[in-house]
Amino acid sequence: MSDVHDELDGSPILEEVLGDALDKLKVFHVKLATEGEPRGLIGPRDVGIIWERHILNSAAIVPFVREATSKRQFKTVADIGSGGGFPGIVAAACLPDHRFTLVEPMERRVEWLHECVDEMGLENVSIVRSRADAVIAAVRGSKGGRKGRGAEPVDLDGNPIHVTHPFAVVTCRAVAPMTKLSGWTLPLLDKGGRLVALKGRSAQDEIVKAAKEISENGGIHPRVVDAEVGPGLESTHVLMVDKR
Ligand SMILES: C[S@@+](CC[C@H](N)C(=O)[O-])C[C@H]1O[C@@H](n2cnc3c(N)ncnc32)[C@H](O)[C@@H]1O
Repeated sequence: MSDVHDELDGSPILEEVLGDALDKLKVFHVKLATEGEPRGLIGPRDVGIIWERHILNSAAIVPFVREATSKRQFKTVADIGSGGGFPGIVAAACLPDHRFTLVEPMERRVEWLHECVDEMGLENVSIVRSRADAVIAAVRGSKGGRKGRGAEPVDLDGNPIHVTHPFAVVTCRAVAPMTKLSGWTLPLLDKGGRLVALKGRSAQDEIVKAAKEISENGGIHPRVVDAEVGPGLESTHVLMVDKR
């Protein structure tokens, strides 16, 4: 427990929704409550509502990720623009049998993500300090071999990006509108993979506006579903697109 009171501290909803991940996520919650605001990872008005606004909200994607990988041998997930760890850190704690790659360009956020992974004891997370485009280049290189494809893609520190396969799932929250996000996420997906994006109320409009970009990047069946955050809590919106 931190000194900061959260309206869901001690609520049975946490155990019900987060199950076995709760102990690890309590460590994350304390860290966010004490360091999140001064380090610029959450807003000042979020401090007493971190469980609902950030942790349970991120966990709302978990059933959709699980469903998307249920028939796949390699349960790999790329979280683009992870920031303070939403939804990537939360989903990784909830899905220990999935392998997560968190992609985030900002150095201070990447430092934070490494600290979270260490302090929470997460063993299924890699962190790449990069924008999505360099990871896309790594995935494209891995599919056809590097021959004739130019220099090996590197992260923002100049290190090679060790991504050897397209991903089963790509997740993200609050990174960009679908017109941009389509090109940043869909090329990372394996055939039959799925984008699972947490979105606001404009999700359906975004799909309409980005029809061309979704299709050009191999996306099919764009749709928005209501996702439960927890009993008695307001649901959220998840935008999903399958990869042809
Ligand atoms: C508004 S923040 C959202 C952070 C987190 N997903 C959340 O929901 O709190 C957007 C994040 O996307 C990252 N970002 C911006 N452009 C990106 C790109 N081209 N590729 C990957 N991440 C990017 C930013 O550094 C930032 O951390």
